[in-house]
Amino acid sequence: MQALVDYGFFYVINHGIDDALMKSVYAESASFFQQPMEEKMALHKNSSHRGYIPPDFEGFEADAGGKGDLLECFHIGSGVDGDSKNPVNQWPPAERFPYWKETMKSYYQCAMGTSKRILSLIALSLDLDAEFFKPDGSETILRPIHYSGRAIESKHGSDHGANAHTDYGMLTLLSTDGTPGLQICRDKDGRPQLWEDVHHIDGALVVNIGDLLERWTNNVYRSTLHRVLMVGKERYSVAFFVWPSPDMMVTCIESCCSEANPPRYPPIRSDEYLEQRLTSTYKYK
Ligand SMILES: O=C(O)CCC(=O)C(=O)O
Ligand SMILES: [Fe+2]
Repeated sequence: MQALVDYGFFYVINHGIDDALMKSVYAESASFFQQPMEEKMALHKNSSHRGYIPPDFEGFEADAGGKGDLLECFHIGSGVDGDSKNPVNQWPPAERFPYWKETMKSYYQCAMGTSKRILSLIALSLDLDAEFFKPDGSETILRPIHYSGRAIESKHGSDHGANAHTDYGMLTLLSTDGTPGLQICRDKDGRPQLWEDVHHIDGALVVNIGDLLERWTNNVYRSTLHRVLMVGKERYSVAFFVWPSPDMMVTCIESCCSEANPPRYPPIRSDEYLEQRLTSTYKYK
């Protein structure tokens, strides 16, 4: 667990996600992103943040000037479509994408199982019950990503595939196609900022802590700044952002505070926290 204190990033092998499923997710993802822009924009992100997000859309780093990212991606949640308890997903037309929905749903389920196992180890490392972190489908998002590898004229002054950011939630599971570009910065306040490449390990997932878990652990486990450079090569990745249930109270974990090291943050409900972060990320237009 030292990696969580030092880096907030680690590799996981034997993660239980089948290689064939992984390949199908990449194949579906590529066939979606290869479409003309009008087709993709027909599924533009809705008010529940599900659907297609084009390159250079105002996103990460709103606090640092609102640069968009040059990546394009697609947000998929869980739940029965149209169920009022679960925001509504958007799906590419089944006539042209007969396997998309089934493939993405299988990956979502598998990645959720893997996340549960990793989170129970993290819970044990914090002297908590193994079931303490309850990853939940309400806010957890599967996000296939595509970096075109071509120069894109940015309206928002963006020069990176993904600008420097930390992930918001509890945990992120990341798979990439092996194309370089991902970098982390261990000390976000250090000047100059030092960026280290995250090397690809075939078949391994890259797992990182998000801001919610950093807050929960009173900054003991780190949510590390990372970015993706445009390396002039097309790149695909698949991120899975894991959240607890919306009504979960995020209150400093006992083993992470003491009289000498009091809680740095007041308790907050998970959904309130997410709302705050989304409001500062996407300017609703
Ligand atoms: O594509 C990648 O390698 C990283 C993407 C990422 O950091 C994110 O989606 O939050
Ligand atoms: Fe990220």
